Amino acid sequence: MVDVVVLNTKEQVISKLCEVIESSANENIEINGVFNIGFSGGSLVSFLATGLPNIKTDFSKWRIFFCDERVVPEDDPDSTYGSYKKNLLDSGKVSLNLEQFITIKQGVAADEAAVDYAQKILRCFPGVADVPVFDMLLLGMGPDGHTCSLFPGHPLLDEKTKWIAPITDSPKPPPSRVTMTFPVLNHAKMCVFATAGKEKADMVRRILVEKEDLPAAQVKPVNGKVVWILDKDAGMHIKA
Ligand SMILES: O=C1O[C@H](COP(=O)(O)O)[C@@H](O)[C@H](O)[C@H]1O
Repeated sequence: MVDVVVLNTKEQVISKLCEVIESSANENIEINGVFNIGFSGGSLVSFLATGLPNIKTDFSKWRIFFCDERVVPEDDPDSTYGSYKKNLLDSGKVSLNLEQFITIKQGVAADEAAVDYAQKILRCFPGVADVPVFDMLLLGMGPDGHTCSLFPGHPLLDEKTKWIAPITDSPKPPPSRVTMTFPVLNHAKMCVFATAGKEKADMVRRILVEKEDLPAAQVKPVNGKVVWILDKDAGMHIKA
């Protein structure tokens, strides 16, 4: 099931995104006592840094994973964890602490980081039979249609068994990354794309109107839903 919401401004996209997060967090905390959420990098960092301080939730029950991460030191500007630390945690506006972030191992190559990260995830989902079911995955969409570090035409699109895969030839720098794979994305309860800006409009059209088989279009959780929250620039080709 795919829901598409087009709003006037980027600020409204951020508000809607955070409203959806708040509702899912509080529902999952009430039922399971924990909220397992995946963050992506890129433009989402500033969206969450702006919006999350305004939501009402018990942040102490959140467990935060990375939908993908760049294999770089945490203090490198390309580190997604480093960006959240700097822009979200260091602001002191949300009561999350570093221990709630499930991060990749430092100082190792992508293949070792991927194995280690998958083991860390497994420890958070004890007894998982098949793949972990995340409550919510916040995804980005690059102008080429990639999501996580799953790029158009890359063999990783066909990964069927690993939850987390290394990639060392990412066409977008930096080349070395780890990423959730489609088996994980497509078992989440909810995947949310929040996208703003006219530079994304053509790709939004190709994915949501033309239904081209690009990576972001392959996010189709078997028992969950996908929500696209767009501003009017990104959603200019979407008919009301
Ligand atoms: O490289 C990446 O790009 C995507 C999209 O980023 P955006 O800035 O175009 O929103 C992001 O979702 C992913 O986490 C990141 O590693």
